[in-house]
Amino acid sequence: MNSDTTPLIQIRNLSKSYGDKQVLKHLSLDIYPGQVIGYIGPNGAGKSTTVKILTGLIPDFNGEVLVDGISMQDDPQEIKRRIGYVPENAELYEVLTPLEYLDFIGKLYNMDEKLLNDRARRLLTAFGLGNNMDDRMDTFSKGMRQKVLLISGILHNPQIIILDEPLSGLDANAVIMIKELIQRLSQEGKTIFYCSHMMDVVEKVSDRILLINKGEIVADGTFESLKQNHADTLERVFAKLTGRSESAGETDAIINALD
Ligand SMILES: Nc1ncnc2c1ncn2[C@@H]1O[C@H](COP(=O)(O)OP(=O)(O)OP(=O)(O)O)[C@@H](O)[C@H]1O
Repeated sequence: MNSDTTPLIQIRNLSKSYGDKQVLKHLSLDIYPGQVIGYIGPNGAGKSTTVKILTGLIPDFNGEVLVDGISMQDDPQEIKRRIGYVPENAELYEVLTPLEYLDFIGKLYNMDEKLLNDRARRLLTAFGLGNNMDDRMDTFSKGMRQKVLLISGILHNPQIIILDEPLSGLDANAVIMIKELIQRLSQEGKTIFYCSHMMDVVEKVSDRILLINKGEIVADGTFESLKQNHADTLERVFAKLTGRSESAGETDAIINALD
């Protein structure tokens, strides 16, 4: 953790409401260059809302978000150039081939045509899609589509990579590859913000874990420090801090409902 350097992302007193419902409550965070942040929390805790604010997709919020010293309110376009975003679900324009799709994405980032074409081909090959470059994506499996989404998030070589459940649909080999990739990207100095429900993976790849519950950060630290303070596995830390024990009777209720 490079806590002696200037934070790359500064979140100050960030709040967001939908109507009367406040889903983010005065979040303040400093994220440093090269950190791999594992962002976890129960369904509805506010993870995607945080990510959408960080990626400029939700422009109306209270508080301040600075990326590389630039304010999200002042210059969201400049911030978007520094960020690669891999959403959990995205429209992939499935009538396109992956090459056509990546060409479209790269042009949105004003990438040089030749660089874009070379890099798209190399990345598709590296992700095992070398033989599918010219196939329409409506013929792709879920995992193949997920790989194309991942490529689209790193294509412009951004400083910050935000991943929302990047492993959904990937087979065991691809999961190993992505875990390694996250570590390698971090060694290259990239800052990674990784949202997931897969505790075992978060535990392994993150050097800082943020646990959000009901719109508030309830734990922030390395896996080692969270373990010492709370429980022996990240799953148990999660359960302890998000009140899973209160609803432990839910499986009984499901089984009983089948009677
Ligand atoms: N566009 C919207 N309009 C109204 N309420 C919304 C909207 N988007 C999200 N919410 C609500 O905000 C809360 C936080 O949602 P968010 O998607 O950020 O949670 P999450 O932590 O990403 O959950 P999950 O793990 O299920 O993806 C939820 O209660 C959700 O119902």
